Amino acid sequence: MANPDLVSSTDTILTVDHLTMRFGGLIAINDLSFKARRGEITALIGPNGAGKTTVFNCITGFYKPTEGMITLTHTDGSHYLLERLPGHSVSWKAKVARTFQNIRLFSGMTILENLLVAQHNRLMIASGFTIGGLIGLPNFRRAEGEAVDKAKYWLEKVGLTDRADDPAGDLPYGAQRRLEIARAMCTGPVLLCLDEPAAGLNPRESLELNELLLSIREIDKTSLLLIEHDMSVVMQISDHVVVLDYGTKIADGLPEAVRNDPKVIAAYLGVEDDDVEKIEAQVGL
Ligand SMILES: Nc1ncnc2c1ncn2[C@@H]1O[C@H](COP(=O)(O)OP(=O)(O)OP(=O)(O)O)[C@@H](O)[C@H]1O
Repeated sequence: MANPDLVSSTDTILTVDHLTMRFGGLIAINDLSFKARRGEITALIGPNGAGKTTVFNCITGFYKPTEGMITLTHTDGSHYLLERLPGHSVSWKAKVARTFQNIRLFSGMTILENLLVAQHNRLMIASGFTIGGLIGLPNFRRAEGEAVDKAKYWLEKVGLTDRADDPAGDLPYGAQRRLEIARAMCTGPVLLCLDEPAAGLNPRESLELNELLLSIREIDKTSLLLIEHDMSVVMQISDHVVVLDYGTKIADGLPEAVRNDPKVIAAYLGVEDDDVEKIEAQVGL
């Protein structure tokens, strides 16, 4: 895998440039810069409170950063300055989708409805924002058929075809997580941002998640940005890891290099850099 420092701009899908986010006197993100490459899984890791979700909230339009730029680049070369876009345009125009730390499905709707509602924008356009949908305009019928096909594809991919008509809220936790990813993918993103997708999963579900995310990268050609505490997920599937501590980037590189970086170990163990060797010896690393 190439060194992230040598990434050329055409390979870069997301550029975070000198991003700072303050909440009153608290600096949640401090002058953060990193790049995520197209076609890769980039993991954003760090101890609790390091600022990871705040980075996601800035990327996806939930927060307007205090300073800095976030640029998304499509394959045709068009750029989107995400910090300037309203939240809905981040998804609709720039094609960035996300999931949340706490699952946010429409739990009273069926699983299929959750996947169709994610494609609402395209259907509204096909209806001409009129009653065209009700009277069955050809454009709308075609868009509707495509939406159902896409929903079927994702149902199959996340193993929920048999449960398509069940309320989403009835699914076990791990299946709800997969459905949330499927729903985000139904919006047709170029970049999928996942906030702790492995949280609460058992080891088998965690393995299935790894396979799903690798397949989204390989088959669906979608780049991923991942916040994750589960190091088995991070180390097995990430191409590139960025580490935050107290809002500041402390490491950025290949998973193996990051894992062995004393600064990263110190941040996770909550000790000074100089004490890492001593602590490692104590715990038998
Ligand atoms: N809306 C907000 N108002 C005030 N402070 C906030 C807000 N959002 C986040 N913070 C603070 O910013 C810091 C970073 O929080 P953030 O949730 O981004 O960390 P995190 O790395 O995602 O943590 P975790 O791994 O526990 O989810 C924390 O000190 C948090 O309390």
